Formats: sequence, C-alpha cells, structure tokens
Amino acid sequence: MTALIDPPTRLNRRAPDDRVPGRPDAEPERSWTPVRVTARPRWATLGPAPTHDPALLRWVAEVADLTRPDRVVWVDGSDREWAELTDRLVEAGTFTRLTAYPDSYRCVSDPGDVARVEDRTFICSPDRRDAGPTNNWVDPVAMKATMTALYDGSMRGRTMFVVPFCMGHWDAQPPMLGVEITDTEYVVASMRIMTRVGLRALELIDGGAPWVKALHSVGAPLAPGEADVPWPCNEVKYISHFPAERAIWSYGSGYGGNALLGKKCYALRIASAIARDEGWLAEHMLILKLTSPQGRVHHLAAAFPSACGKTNLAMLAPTVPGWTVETLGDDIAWMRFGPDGRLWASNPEYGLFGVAPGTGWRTNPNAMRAIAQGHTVFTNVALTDDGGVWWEGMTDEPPAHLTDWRDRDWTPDGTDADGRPLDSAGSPAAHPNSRFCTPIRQVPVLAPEYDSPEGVPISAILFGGRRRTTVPLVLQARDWTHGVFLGATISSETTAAATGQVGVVRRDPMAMLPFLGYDAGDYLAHWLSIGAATAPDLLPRVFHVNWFRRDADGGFLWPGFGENARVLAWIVGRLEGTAGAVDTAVGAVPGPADLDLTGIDLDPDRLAAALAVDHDEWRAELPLLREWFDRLGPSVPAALQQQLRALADRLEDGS
Ligand SMILES: Nc1nc2c(ncn2[C@@H]2O[C@H](COP(=O)(O)OP(=O)(O)OP(=O)(O)O)[C@@H](O)[C@H]2O)c(=O)[nH]1
Ligand SMILES: O=C([O-])CC(=O)C(=O)O
Ligand SMILES: [Mn+2]
Repeated sequence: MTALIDPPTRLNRRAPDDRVPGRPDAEPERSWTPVRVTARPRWATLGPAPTHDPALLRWVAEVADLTRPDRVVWVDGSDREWAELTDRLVEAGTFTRLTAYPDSYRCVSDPGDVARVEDRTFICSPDRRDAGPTNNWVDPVAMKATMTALYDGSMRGRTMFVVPFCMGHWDAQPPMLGVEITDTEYVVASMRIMTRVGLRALELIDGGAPWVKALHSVGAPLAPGEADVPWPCNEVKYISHFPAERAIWSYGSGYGGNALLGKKCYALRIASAIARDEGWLAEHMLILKLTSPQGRVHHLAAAFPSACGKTNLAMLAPTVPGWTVETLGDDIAWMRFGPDGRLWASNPEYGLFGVAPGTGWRTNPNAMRAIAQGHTVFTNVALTDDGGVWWEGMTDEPPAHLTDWRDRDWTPDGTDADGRPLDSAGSPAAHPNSRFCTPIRQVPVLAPEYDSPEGVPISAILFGGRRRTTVPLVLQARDWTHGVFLGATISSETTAAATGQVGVVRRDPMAMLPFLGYDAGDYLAHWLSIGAATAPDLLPRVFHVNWFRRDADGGFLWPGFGENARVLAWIVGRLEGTAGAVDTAVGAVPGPADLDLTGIDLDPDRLAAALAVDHDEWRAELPLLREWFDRLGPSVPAALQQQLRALADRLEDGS
C-alpha cells in the first residue's frame, strides 16, 4: 500500500483550488452533488496520491468527503501489501489462517450476506425503457439521491481503499480500466485475486485511458471506540449501475458478486452496455481450449446460469483417451471480431470465484489442485480441526467433527460427544453458495493463451441450463438465428448463487438474466446483429447442453463432470463434419451410437432417456416460451418470434 493519506486535520492538506501542476484547469464533471454538512473537513486534493488525473483525484476526494473514512489508502498490488492486508484481516477475526494450505484463509460472512441480491440490483439508465422489463429500474437522479444519503458518513471509523484495476490484459486495445473505492480489506484482498490490480492502471489513466468508477461501501460506520465485527454489512443493500456514465454504486453487502465490482457489475452489466454500443459481446461464459487426439485445436465458450457448471467444464479432466481440455476462463468472456472475421474471446478476470460444494477430487480434480497451491480465500466453508476446509461433496465421507459456516460445532449425525443434538443438526456444514477465490494461474491445466490480449478464436458456443426434464443432454442449433433462439430461451432451476427460492425454473437468456445492463430484447437483437456482421462460415456453431436431467427417482441420468468430454468430442465431430446426428424438432441430437462411449459402462436406457426429445414435454414448453417473449415485449426481434412459430409447427407436425 502506498501513501497512507493522513486525515486532513494533520498533513497533506491543500486548498481546494490547488490544482495539480501541468494539468489543464478544466472542471471535471461531477458525478453527484455531495450532501454537505457544516464543519466537515475538505479532502479536496490528496497529497501523495499516485495519480495526476484530475477526474480521479476529484472523485476520490468527493467520496472521502461524503463517506468520511479515517484514512485513505491507495492500493498498489504489491506483495507487501498482500501480507499487510491478510495480517490485518486475521487480526480483525475476519480471516482464519489455514494451516493445511499455504497463505490461505477461511472467512465466514454475516448469515444475511451470502449471495447476490438480484432484487436489490438496479440498472439506472436515464430512460426506463433501456433497462427493459427484466431489470429493476430507478431513475439515476433519484437513485443517487437515495444512495448519497446512505453513503453520508458510511465509512466513519474505517479505511477507504482506492483500488486501481484492469479487466483483461493490460495491453488490450483499449485496456479496460476501473477504480474501485471500498471500505473493507476483504474486498481489496479478493479484488487482488480476481482482477489485475496495480499502479499500472493509474499510469494508463494518467495517460488518458477511460476508466469505470466503482464505489462500494459495506454501510457499517464505526462510532469512535466502537469495536468492529468480523463481517460488516448493512441490511439495506443497493447494487446500482449507471450504464450511461459507466459507473457502479454498491452499498450494504460484502459478498462476491455484490462487492467485487470488477466482476458482474463491470465485466457483465456495464460491459454489456459498452459492447452493445461498440459491436462486441460481454457474456457469462467460460472459455476452454480443446485438443483432439489428432492434435486439432478448437476453442469453446459456454454460457450456463450461476452454479450450473461453468467452472467445472472449464477445467474438466476428460475421461475419453486422447482429448485435452485447457482452461482460459470460468465465468466471463468478452468476444470481439478479429481481423479474420471470427469471434475472439478473452477472459477479463484473473482469478476464480468458484462454487465450493460439489468440488472434489472425483468431480473437479483440477480445481482441487489449484486450491492446494494456497493463496486462496474461502468464504462460508466449514473448518476442519486440523486447519483445513471442507464442504459437501469435497469427500464422500465428512470428517467426524467440523466448525460449520456459522462457526458452530458440526458432526455428521448432528449430535455432540454425549449424543445431544447440536444447533447445526440437519444443516449443511458449508453454505450451498460457499466459494473459493483463487488466482487463475494456479489452475494446472491453464492454456497459455489465457493471458493474451487478443484471446482465442471461438469455434463453438454452448448454452445450457439445469433442467430435470425435457431438455436433452446435447443438441445442435440449425444456424446462428436458431442458436440465438436457443440462448434466448435457456431455462434453468434457480440456485443458491442468488438469494431467493432455489429450484424454480426460469428463463435466463444466454445465462445473462441477472447481468444485463440494458433491455433484454435489444440484447437479443444485438446477438442477431453480431451474426449478420460476418460471413456465416466464420461464426461459431451453437449447441445446447443439459447435464442435469433426472430419472423418476431424482438421480442424474448422465454422469457429468469428466464424462462431459464425450459431449465435447461429439461437438468437435460436428464441427469437423465427422459425427452423426438425428434431426429433431428442437435441433440435431446425437443417437447413442454417435457418442464415443469407450471405457464407460452406461445403462442404454438411461442414455436414451438423457438424449430423448419428448414432443409432449416440449409442447408443454410452448406456452411458457410465448409467455417469456410476451414478458420481454416488443423489442423481441421478429426473427426470434418466427423461430418460436417454426418450433411450434415442427412439434405439431412430428407428433
Ligand atoms: N450433476 C452434475 N453437477 C455438476 C456438473 N458440473 C457442475 N456441477 C455442479 O454444479 C455446481 C456449480 O458448478 P460450477 O461449475 O461451480 O458453476 P458455475 O456455472 O461456474 O457457477 P457461477 O460461479 O455461480 O457462475 C457445483 O456444485 C458442481 O459440482 C455436472 O456435469 N453434473
Ligand atoms: O457473482 C457471484 O457472486 C458468483 C458468480 O459467478 C455468479 O453468481 O454467477
Ligand atoms: Mn457467474
């Protein structure tokens, strides 16, 4: 950390009009009018700040002026800073240092702050129509008034950190910069794992590069002498986006997607609005590199809703001999046209914020290897008695005793040594949305291209969801427009990644429902326009997958995880024109003989059930699809309405 800025009552005080030498005196635009309280000190300029950019200095000063932290710290991304931050988090009781892994920490959140809060997430475009029917909207002026009142004094007793970061490669053209102001060390530590943090961002900003303003406060000011809690947050939460001015205001939550503002807020919601304006795509997608036994390379991108398998597919350990999977990204892909007319994808992130439950040596050995290297922050997992972590699905048998994510004693049978029931009885030891936060460089199967400014050319896009019924294991779209229709109508059961009911089927266009920075119908039109912008041959082929179809007893029909390589192999076979398929009303589906099933003992009836296209089930979807498009309203492109009618016709014909 550089330049601890002392409170203005002591050092570093400059008159408000003391401009930085050599800089034009133009007034940078104000992002809001701070609520002024008399006798409040002015933070007009910050003495030893490591930037000369007047807009950035002004913004930092304004935020400090409003939120009233005890001190301001510019984060520099150094190793020393990491040691200081983690030491302080351990001292504060927020982190427990683990002994089972080097430089690793376990942290439990407030029980009310465990997931994204979609009902408290807002797209504040000047025109309500631009937020569309799927987003919460509040007029930007009204939202700023509300939140300015909340931020007033909200950092009292705390440190205000200024975190300069870059989403994607430093040498990308243009570099996608941001500055997050936050008042928790947890967010600073996590941002340092998830994004490229460092003073280089300030050099680029000083050179005139554009950047996104990302303001975050947990909304838990401390009175003088008041002791802090391990996880400060506020019951009142706002995750607000101002796409027109590329700004983010977040308040009240310390949890991942609500607080690490480079991730969902910038790289998806704000970036999707930028991408619409500039002709590219910002998507909730993993990126992987697949090499066939013949040594041919294909890059795939895949969009599945939250907690529906992106991290697992991105680092899959293939069970089919001869195939290799290498990871480029596990959550977000930015795709732009290359000079060759193909779509090139890059991962704007620098770390993984992965779902812990279900991650084990059998299901995802590469994630386990990444974690084993240390330098990881675990949130809301259980603590083992020997200084390690545990969650449901890490091992088949749970340890005999754990400290659960609420810091309570936990045993597999829910009783203590004397047979008395524990408070934790009957609940999982780790929260279902507990997460590991790990540098992507620790993924043992990382593709070297993960860190290239251009990214990789995409051969296929996979859409998918979590459906117990109806949706087959895999199908191929007829063409780009049909592929966009498949993406537009993804259905998936809700998961613990967001607060609210789990297991409810909802439509989730391109797995972006909670992450769209503008109108959903306009977004679908944008996808169609991407398809029209290049030669059809150069476009990725589109597929749809469902690893989660179940039998009557609730068991998964398809073994999933490493076995998903068989589906990837079929997809490559389709790209290369070697794999067969059956044409169905919903798309081209492999027959059982079209899949490479060497070395796996699958019940043929279960496989047939996983692949089945049942017209009765699909007819039952039609009213839901119509309802969905009706909900999206008049901006749904006519070509997609036409796709829906054509699907209905095909289902009527082929009963
Ligand atoms: N049955 C089954 N479960 C899977 C499969 N792939 C992933 N899962 C489980 O699904 C859950 C979520 O998987 P992730 O890969 O972390 O999901 P994600 O899409 O990266 O999630 P976000 O980080 O929330 O965007 C975990 O509990 C996994 O164990 C699969 O092929 N079959
Ligand atoms: O944003 C988060 O907290 C984690 C995530 O990837 C998601 O919910 O899709
Ligand atoms: Mn995600």
